Amino acid sequence: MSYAKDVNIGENESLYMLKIPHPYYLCSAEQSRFMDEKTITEFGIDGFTLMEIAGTRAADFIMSEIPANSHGVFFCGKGNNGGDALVIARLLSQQDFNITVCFLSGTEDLSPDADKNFRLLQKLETDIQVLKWEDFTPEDYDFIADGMLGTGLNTEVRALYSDAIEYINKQKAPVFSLDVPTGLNADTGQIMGSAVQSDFTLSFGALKIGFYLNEGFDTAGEVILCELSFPNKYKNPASYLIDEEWVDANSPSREKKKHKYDGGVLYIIAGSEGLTGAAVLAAKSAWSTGLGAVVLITPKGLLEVYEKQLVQIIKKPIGDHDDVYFKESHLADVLEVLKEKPGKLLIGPGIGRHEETIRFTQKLLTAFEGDSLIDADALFALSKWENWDIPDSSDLILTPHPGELKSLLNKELSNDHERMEAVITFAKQNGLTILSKGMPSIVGTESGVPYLTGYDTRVFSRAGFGDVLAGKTGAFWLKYSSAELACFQALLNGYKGSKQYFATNSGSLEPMDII
Ligand SMILES: NC(=O)C1=CN([C@@H]2O[C@H](COP(=O)(O)OP(=O)(O)OC[C@H]3O[C@@H](n4cnc5c(N)ncnc54)[C@H](OP(=O)(O)O)[C@@H]3O)[C@@H](O)[C@H]2O)[C@H](O)CC1
Ligand SMILES: [K+]
Repeated sequence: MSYAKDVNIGENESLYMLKIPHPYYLCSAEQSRFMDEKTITEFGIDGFTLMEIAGTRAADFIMSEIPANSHGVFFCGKGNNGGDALVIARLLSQQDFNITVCFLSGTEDLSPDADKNFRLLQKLETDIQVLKWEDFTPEDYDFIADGMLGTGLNTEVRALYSDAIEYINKQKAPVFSLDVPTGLNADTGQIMGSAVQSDFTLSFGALKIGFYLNEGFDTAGEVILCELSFPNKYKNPASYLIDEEWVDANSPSREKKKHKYDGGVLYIIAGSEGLTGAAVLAAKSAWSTGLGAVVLITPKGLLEVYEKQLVQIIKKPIGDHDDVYFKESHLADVLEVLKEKPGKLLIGPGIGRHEETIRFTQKLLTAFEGDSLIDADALFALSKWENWDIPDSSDLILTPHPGELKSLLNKELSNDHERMEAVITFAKQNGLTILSKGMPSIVGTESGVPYLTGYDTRVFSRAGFGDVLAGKTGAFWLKYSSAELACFQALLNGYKGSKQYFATNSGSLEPMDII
């Protein structure tokens, strides 16, 4: 995997490079071990040095949070995670912290680097209390360092470790987990029997993907990356973290954007009787991004609703006065509208699940040669379609919530890690982009390396919010000509909207609040 990834942002553009800084690489435990090992054996920085760097960075962070003279307890396993804790204990003891070190598996069987650090600790002329878990008597500690297990966790946490976890989780003192909260699977974000509930996780060398999947988000607390001296050539991501800064840095400049969407139209096929709200939300949210041209295609019987609610938006009524949902007989007229100006299509919000609408959707997707964002009920139509017949020229974005994803894949997905794996495979096999809503939201692309949100995006699976997200994604797609950037921008835009709302309101968030 190279540093940057190729993303084509439009026919006339030269190849555009999406640059993602290393701090946003999410790694598996194996990838972390690979970096560690290669840096030691091939590049030539030894493990003891890496441990000293990890410990130094972590100690600096703890000192920025905890005042000197505080009393901290360090729980250490026998592996290198324990070694990291011993480095920090040594450094803080020299800064007037009061230190207790508690070993979970004794001191006889420490890893070589942990053992070396234990000896250094003993050399200090400082009063450090060292004991085994069996002899541990709780005191009022000011903070807790969790150096029991890191990426070496191999099964459900064993006895003693689980006792210590139970003890730690009952304490009020802030907990700093080193590298990974003990008991959290760094790859899947699942809890292996039990896990330390951390206030801060100081992740060494790279962020672990498990912090953002399943229980990881609620277990790891605030995640802080402590960089190590790994050469970039050893850094391979399992995924990328979607971050505002790099997304903005990769989005084309305002000038370019303006030029890019001049003349481009977002066509929206949405709404049916009883579900016109979805069409209104999708159209309004697309319009709110500053996109000049949004065209809502609607069955004629619903025109009156939209005339009142969507004043600025161009409406193209199709069919007869008593048509209140899309039918196969509308196909030719809809295709005529889609030919009027170049643009992209957003299809699905609130179109309903009439047999005729399903057939209309499938036939339209077969005949339309442009790019389509497929959402909501149009995803249902896709899931009812055995052999998709969609032109190769059409780029697709699919925006399923967890239930829609299951129907689409015809597969039970029991957790977020499985969901991510399924998204990766599906996007790659079908050469499309998927924005899988949930926590996290996962953007899967043809490249095979997905992107995850590091913040709560569950709201987009709720009624109405998905329509807003679809409208924004469609509009940003037209603006940036990149399906990936469109998904990132829409997710971030929605997130910012909800943050802004909660900064001044305490009531429950409604879809209109984030438009
Ligand atoms: N990111 C980096 O490159 C660096 C990481 N460092 C730190 O090193 C750890 C990884 O160290 P490692 O020694 O490989 O593993 P751990 O310390 O996490 O744990 C290994 C020991 O834990 C025992 N174990 C495993 N699973 C369990 C369990 N379920 N219950 C109890 N004990 C368990 C295992 O014992 P076995 O008897 O099963 O062999 C191991 O002894 C990484 O996370 C970082 O913190 C470096 O310091 C710097 C570079
Ligand atoms: K740990």
